[in-house]
Amino acid sequence: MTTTAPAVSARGVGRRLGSTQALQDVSFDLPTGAVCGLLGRNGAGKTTLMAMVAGHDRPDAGEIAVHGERPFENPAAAGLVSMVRDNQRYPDDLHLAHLLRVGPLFHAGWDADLAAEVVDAFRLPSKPQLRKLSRGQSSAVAILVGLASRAPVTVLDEPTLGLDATSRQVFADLLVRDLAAAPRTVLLSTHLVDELEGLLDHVLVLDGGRLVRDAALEDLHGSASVVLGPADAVERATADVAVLASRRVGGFLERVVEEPGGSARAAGDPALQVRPAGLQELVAALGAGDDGDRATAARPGSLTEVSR
Ligand SMILES: Nc1ncnc2c1ncn2[C@@H]1O[C@H](COP(=O)(O)OP(=O)(O)OP(=O)(O)O)[C@@H](O)[C@H]1O
Repeated sequence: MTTTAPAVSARGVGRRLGSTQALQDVSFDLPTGAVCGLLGRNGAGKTTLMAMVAGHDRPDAGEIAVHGERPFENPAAAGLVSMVRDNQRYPDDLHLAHLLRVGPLFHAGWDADLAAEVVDAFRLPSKPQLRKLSRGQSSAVAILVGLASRAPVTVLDEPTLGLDATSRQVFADLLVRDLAAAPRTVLLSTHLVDELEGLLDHVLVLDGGRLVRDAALEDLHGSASVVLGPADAVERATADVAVLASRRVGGFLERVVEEPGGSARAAGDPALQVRPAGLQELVAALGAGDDGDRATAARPGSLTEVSR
């Protein structure tokens, strides 16, 4: 359940890292209680933004607030956010048992029973030092800390990175069940958009450091369409609508357009296929831009299908 008071607010946030403008003029209000997917291509700025929400870093332009508190170097915000970074480095001799013991010292809401359950569910081994865990096991540790800390805002940076299919399902089940038991706000980044879409209430999409979508998931559904067919017919049919991305194979063209029905002209042309764009397609289109009709390898069920 979400409420109108924002859990996270960003106003004109910018961050330069070396020669890269990692974030630029990012503004949004994340509803309290929402599970928000932070989506976008590699290098879009997701980790940079999450690090600032968690107070690991601060913006060099604009402001960010978590439940009204500035997260960076602010003791009042310390218990509000939990985040384990994707590239978290642990001390050489730190074991899982140590982590389970220190968890409550850092997180007032730490749930030791839940932590033990997460250890079992992911079959996390107790023996090796944390730094020796596999990629997937390290993701499971980040999920463990994220869930067991029960912080009002939980930030999960690619939580399913390296997890096998069973473990990804374990993660989804744990998250849904635990949010029902203890509602809170979750900001999670992922490239597995289709697989995790069912968890999301809200979506933020970054591209090149800029926020290109900020919407409730239900408002995104059906907001864009895919128009597919002979290139000249697709070009005619989409001449008057916003084109997010184009892919061309031979004489065929597939366009993702920002129109629910693909445009009135497309709907009336029997040579064209028109269907709603899925979230993954929409995110990919937002990251692709319409920089020319790029020739591309065809994938099943799309351009190859109509060219037969
Ligand atoms: N310490 C740094 N110094 C210089 N540039 C950096 C630094 N950290 C990140 N960047 C750059 O900032 C941009 C945003 O990086 P970020 O890690 O936030 O992207 P991301 O969306 O999380 O990517 P991915 O999906 O690949 O994890 C990238 O171009 C990255 O190369």
